[in-house]
Amino acid sequence: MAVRLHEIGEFGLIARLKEIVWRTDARVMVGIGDDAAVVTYERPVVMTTDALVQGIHFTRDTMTPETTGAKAVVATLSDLAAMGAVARHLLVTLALPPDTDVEEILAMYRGMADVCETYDVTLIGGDVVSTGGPLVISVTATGELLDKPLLRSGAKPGDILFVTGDLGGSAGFLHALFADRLTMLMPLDLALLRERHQRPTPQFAAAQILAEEGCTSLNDVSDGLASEAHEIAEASGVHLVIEADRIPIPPALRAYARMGRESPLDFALYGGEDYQLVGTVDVRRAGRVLARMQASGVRFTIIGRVTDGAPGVELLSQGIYQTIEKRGYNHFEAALRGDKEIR
Ligand SMILES: Nc1ncnc2c1ncn2[C@@H]1O[C@H](COP(=O)(O)OP(=O)(O)OP(=O)(O)O)[C@@H](O)[C@H]1O
Ligand SMILES: Cc1ncc(C[n+]2csc(CCOP(=O)(O)O)c2C)c(N)n1
Ligand SMILES: [Mg+2]
Ligand SMILES: [Mg+2]
Ligand SMILES: [Mg+2]
Repeated sequence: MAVRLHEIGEFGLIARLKEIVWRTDARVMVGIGDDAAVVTYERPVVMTTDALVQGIHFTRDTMTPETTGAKAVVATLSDLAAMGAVARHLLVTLALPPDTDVEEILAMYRGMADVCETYDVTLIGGDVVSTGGPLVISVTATGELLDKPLLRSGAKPGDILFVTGDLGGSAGFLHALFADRLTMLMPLDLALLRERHQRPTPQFAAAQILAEEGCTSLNDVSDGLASEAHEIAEASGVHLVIEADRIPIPPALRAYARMGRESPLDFALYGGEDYQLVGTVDVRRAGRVLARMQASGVRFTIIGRVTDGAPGVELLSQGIYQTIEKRGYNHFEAALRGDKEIR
């Protein structure tokens, strides 16, 4: 029989959560249990927050409780990576419907604790409230800068444009699920697309190399490559050219897209939730950066270049340039359309 939240109460829950995430951390003077946490840092502190909402970012069909917890942490850590920071601590706020099964919350926390171990991050506090609406997980993270922050604003004409990992797989999984086409996929292709959606990873290894070697701009891909590239173009006041054929798209996504005559490129450009890094590097440093990425086992692909001209993004495909819009996942547009599907 499932134990419901109202049976163990707020304090009972916090005691259970504390057990799951407890770890030693010399920077933590006060962790879970007092009015606030106390930590010690030596360098500039980076702070960021992101939230996941049931029905918008995940459902029982798209995610498990464990992968939901892990992904909530990764979505936030990804922004620390995109600033060139090393991750340190987390605060997690949960808004929970009162009839939530306690075991689901514990599983979510096991997913969070796993990611914390992997990236040497400690969960030092948070808040639990009840809600009449859907479940919400908000994750706030701190990080430390070992060097300068990596901003969206320094791209300059002549730089190369790169992306880490591959793009579009997460959106491809959702599309296949919502179109009821999962069973059409080969088992290994399905496993890869599901992994991209359910278990994204923050790109700290790549970010650390970029922080050391210098990159002129950096952003993480939460809303889709088109949207994130536009953010760099606008912040830097430059024009970007993306070569369509260079965009790294997983073969599993190509296979899926062929079945329904979908464009694999559209998933990469407008899908989102890849949590890869997109940015620019001075062309003279590109070779060295690429070599270091390869030596560290990070997939690093040059997908285009920075030119002068009005801020914007163009796609070069089969010799033809076309302007691409700043389109991607947009919360309020999606809500207005009452989306259950993604584009
Ligand atoms: N409610 C808010 N109050 C103040 N600042 C905000 C708020 N929401 C977002 N911001 C700020 O706006 C900027 C852009 O935030 P945004 O959430 O779009 O970036 P992101 O986290 O990279 O994208 P995503 O949320 O898609 O992962 C950040 O500096 C962020 O701190
Ligand atoms: C059930 C379900 N429907 C749709 C999506 C797609 N989705 C939701 S939010 C988002 C962008 C990133 O969010 P944010 O901008 O808040 O970081 C995307 C691509 C999903 N993951 N689950
Ligand atoms: Mg955000
Ligand atoms: Mg971001
Ligand atoms: Mg974010």
